[in-house]
Amino acid sequence: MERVDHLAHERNKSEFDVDAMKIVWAGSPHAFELSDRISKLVASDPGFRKDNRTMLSRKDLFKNTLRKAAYAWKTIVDLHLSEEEAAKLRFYVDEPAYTDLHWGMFVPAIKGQGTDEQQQKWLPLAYKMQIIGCYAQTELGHGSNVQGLETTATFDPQTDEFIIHSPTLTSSKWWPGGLGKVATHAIAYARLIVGGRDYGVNGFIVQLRSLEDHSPLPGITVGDIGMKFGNGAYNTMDNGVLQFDHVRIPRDQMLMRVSQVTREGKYKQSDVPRQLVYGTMVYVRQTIVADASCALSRAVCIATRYSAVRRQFGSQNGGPETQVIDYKTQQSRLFPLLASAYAFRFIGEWLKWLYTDVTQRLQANDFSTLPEAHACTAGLKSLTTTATADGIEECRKLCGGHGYLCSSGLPELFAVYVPACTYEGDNTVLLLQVARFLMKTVSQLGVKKPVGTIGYMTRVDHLMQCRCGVQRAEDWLNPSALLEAFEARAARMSVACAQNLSNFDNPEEGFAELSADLVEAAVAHCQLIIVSKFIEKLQQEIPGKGVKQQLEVLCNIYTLFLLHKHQGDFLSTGCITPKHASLANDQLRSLYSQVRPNAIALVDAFNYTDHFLGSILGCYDGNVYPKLYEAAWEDPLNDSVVPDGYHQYIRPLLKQQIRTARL
Ligand SMILES: CCCCCCCC/C=C\CCCCCCCCCCCC(=O)SCCNC(=O)CCNC(=O)[C@H](O)C(C)(C)COP(=O)(O)OP(=O)(O)OC[C@H]1O[C@@H](n2cnc3c(N)ncnc32)[C@H](O)[C@@H]1OP(=O)(O)O
Ligand SMILES: Cc1cc2nc3c(=O)[nH]c(=O)nc-3n(C[C@H](O)[C@H](O)[C@H](O)COP(=O)(O)OP(=O)(O)OC[C@H]3O[C@@H](n4cnc5c(N)ncnc54)[C@H](O)[C@@H]3O)c2cc1C
Repeated sequence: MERVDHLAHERNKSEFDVDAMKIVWAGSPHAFELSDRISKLVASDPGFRKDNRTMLSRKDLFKNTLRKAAYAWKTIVDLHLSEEEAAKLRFYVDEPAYTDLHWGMFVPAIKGQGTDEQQQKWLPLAYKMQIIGCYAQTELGHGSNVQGLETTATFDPQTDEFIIHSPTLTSSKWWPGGLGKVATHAIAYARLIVGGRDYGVNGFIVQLRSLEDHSPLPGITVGDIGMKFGNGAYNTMDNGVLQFDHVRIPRDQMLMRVSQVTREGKYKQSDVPRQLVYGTMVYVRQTIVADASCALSRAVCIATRYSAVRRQFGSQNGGPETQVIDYKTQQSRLFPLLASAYAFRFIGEWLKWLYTDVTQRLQANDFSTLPEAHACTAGLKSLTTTATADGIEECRKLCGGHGYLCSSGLPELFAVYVPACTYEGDNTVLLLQVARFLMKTVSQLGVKKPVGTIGYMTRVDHLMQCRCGVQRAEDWLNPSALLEAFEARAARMSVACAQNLSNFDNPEEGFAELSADLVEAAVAHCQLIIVSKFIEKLQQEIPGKGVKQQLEVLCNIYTLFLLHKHQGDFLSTGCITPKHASLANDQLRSLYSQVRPNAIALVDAFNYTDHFLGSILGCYDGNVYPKLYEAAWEDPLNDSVVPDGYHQYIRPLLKQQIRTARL
């Protein structure tokens, strides 16, 4: 049967080279080729089907995830996939699993915090999956407050071992993914106790389960913590609980890059900063920022395609009704999310660069950029995951009633995504870290020159009193005008917080009292980073007909949308006047009209297969209604015409004889 493209008329409208945009989105021709090849490989293999996920019981769902993870590994081995190809394959399989934590945290923790000898011993086993690891940091009683962890690792000089112990109920490890049912090993975080002295939290490699029959080793109590939010969704993951009862491990299983314990029981601190114990979190936060654009672009692709298919009202003389994408309200909700997906893509690329840079510096014993890397990863993780979770939910609403169906893909995407606002650092707690960094920067102005993402603070005197020069709506398209407004707002909010803090005798009390304002200042700073990196990206040469122009439109939409949304900040700090705000809004409306003909092509540039999107509303050909109709009949509830339970619960109701006059 010939495949009809119901969105062909939309694709014909586009004004730029979509293939060139696909390469910009992927990051390079190589990255595009890799993504394209692996996503098609996964989509064409029935072993990776995922359309029944929301209908399975937890046990069946979990077993199916185990099957897929094993099948993915077999595919990787059989096809001799490289590390890069294997990572892409896991991404396109698109099912949260214990492997995420094994490859995403266990391996990086050993690489980042293990000595050379420890890496040589453990990494080959992990790379071949002869051991499966998880990252066991959070406890029932403490997640954000890592210093408050209670698990202990006490050195026993008699036997040259550590004794790992959970002294209280609240010290039970709680949440680690992969721990519940699969992991054979954990990087467990525990308080290091040597000679009766507490040296703070450190990581230890602990075997949890037998490599022969998977039973927990003596002293280990381990299991799953139970069902989580949503059908299917993150329930493919075995988040676990773990208690240690005086479990002994050899001394050399303490990760010893940051600090060491000698055979004689002496504690030694290396010349690397203690904060490197938190290094795995910095790495993962950086990957979460890159993933935010993937999750948001998925939702936006679904909502954009469906908005072009869906028609409501406006029929003239019996002609077609209006495509809902043509309503200005729909555009003002959808297009900023489309622009955000691109903005997050580029900030993810930049953050990867920053992370690689700081890692190279650390290897050369240069620790100077670590505080900035921590602030950037923490703040951008917070900002992008909050916006993405909210954006996915907005996309569901943009799809009206059908968005609420699991077959739209949006409920599961939201349920899987929303814990990103909590894991790897609660988003508010992370913004407070950024705020601390900003307050330190302001307090050291004149003493220490701010560089990198806080470089704008060198011009604080100018930024405190500059006036916005915008006179016409088009003036808002000038990158310098946009940048200065965002820099002035961020600087003024930070300086105001610092001034308010100085009124407190006790700085910690002041910080707690002003924390809501400090979080807002941190948001302003992080938004400035995203805006400035998007603008910087556009200063590069970008090949392809019309590609750069489209990106300029998206950059302006992203920036002016933020300005509009946060105009309270911009007005109250005096960075702009109500007239400027009104002109910005006029310009935004005009940009929405420019993006409209290109909207479908801009989401096609994500190059997602229908398998990966997992959404009837977002399917490439836009043939939504027949697919929705067919899918309804495949629901297990429609297996029989008369439902189970009819004779027990419906028929007796219908046949009841009630002799009440009123009824
Ligand atoms: C179903 C199918 C659908 C599929 C759809 C798929 C769509 C999905 C798309 C994407 C999916 C993404 C995939 C990702 C997979 C991830 C899986 C989940 C993994 C989750 C794992 C975890 O959660 S692990 C646990 C993480 N825990 C935390 O993050 C704890 C948070 N707390 C902290 O980080 C810290 O303790 C703190 C920062 C809050 C500490 O505060 P405190 O005041 O106590 O500080 P300290 O005294 O400890 O330190 C002070 C000093 O150190 C500096 N500092 C703090 N942290 C760091 C750091 N990390 N690096 C460097 N420096 C640091 C701090 O700034 C202070 O510096 P000063 O100079 O002294 O001020
Ligand atoms: C799906 C999922 C997967 C996870 N996977 C893992 C894993 O693999 N390994 C692992 O170790 N952990 C894992 N975690 C745990 C996760 O890292 C923690 O839940 C997270 O760090 C938040 O900590 P918390 O739960 O203690 O939140 P809390 O700190 O208890 O937060 C509760 C509320 O208090 C607020 N709050 C807390 N402290 C402050 C403060 N100082 N100032 C202002 N407000 C504050 C927060 O903003 C929040 O609103 C996972 C969690 C989830 C949901």
